Amino acid sequence: MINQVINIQNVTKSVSIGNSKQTLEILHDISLTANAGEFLSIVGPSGSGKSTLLNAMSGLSKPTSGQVTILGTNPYQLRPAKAAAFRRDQIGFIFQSYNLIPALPAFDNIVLPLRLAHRKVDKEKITQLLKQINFEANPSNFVSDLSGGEQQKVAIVRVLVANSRVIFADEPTGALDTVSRKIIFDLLRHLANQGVCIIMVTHDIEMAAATDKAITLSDGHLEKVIDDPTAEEIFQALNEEKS
Ligand SMILES: Nc1ncnc2c1ncn2[C@@H]1O[C@H](COP(=O)(O)OP(=O)(O)OP(=O)(O)O)[C@@H](O)[C@H]1O
Repeated sequence: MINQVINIQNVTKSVSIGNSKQTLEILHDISLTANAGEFLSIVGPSGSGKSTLLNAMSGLSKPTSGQVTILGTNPYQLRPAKAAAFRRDQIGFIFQSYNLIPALPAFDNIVLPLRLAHRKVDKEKITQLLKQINFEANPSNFVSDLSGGEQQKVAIVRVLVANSRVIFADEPTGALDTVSRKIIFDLLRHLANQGVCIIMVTHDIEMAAATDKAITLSDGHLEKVIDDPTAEEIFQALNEEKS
């Protein structure tokens, strides 16, 4: 049975320009679906709308029109407290420093969603994951004292221990060195193989080629959906869009 996790239909997003009543549409009529166990990548030139799409489809920023369904729920129809609990319990976000609390130690940031959900904290597992992804700072250091790359690792471990059914990642390895990048990609790949649905924005064509489906965006339009992509196919699709 196909287990659909994400379904977005005819999503558009407009933003207002300056103080005027004028608006600018930055996402145009985007529809796509993703299933349990699928690892999707969203690629496209800078400014093509990747982060805007990820925010709209993950329940963080309501589209101007269109439907968003995550695990059968429209997150924008939930009351704020329910929406927060839905995000906390079902969805993992790996956005650099997204929702990290600077004035709390790294370890406390990682376990905060578990504590809020009254779930067990496996300290040993967290220590092991931090080691596995080469987290070199002290987990008792405040997040505000960590580098961007270390903050990104905190956000990643927080998601890895949360058992989310869907993970949205915006350039999850952008601030990291090559070795850490590979380790983290492999961890995400492993989660997808276990049934988690992963949607990742990336500029890294090689990494996108190792996902199950690459989606190319150009000027806010969904251009291509490439199943089992190769780096050449993605590269070609991105260059076709330029010409
Ligand atoms: N709130 C906003 N107001 C005005 N323009 C915006 C707003 N948010 C995004 N944009 C514009 O919409 C376009 C898409 O932005 P977005 O950040 O989604 O692109 P991106 O593909 O993620 O870019 P990058 O790869 O550089 O992160 C850009 O031209 C951006 O300037």
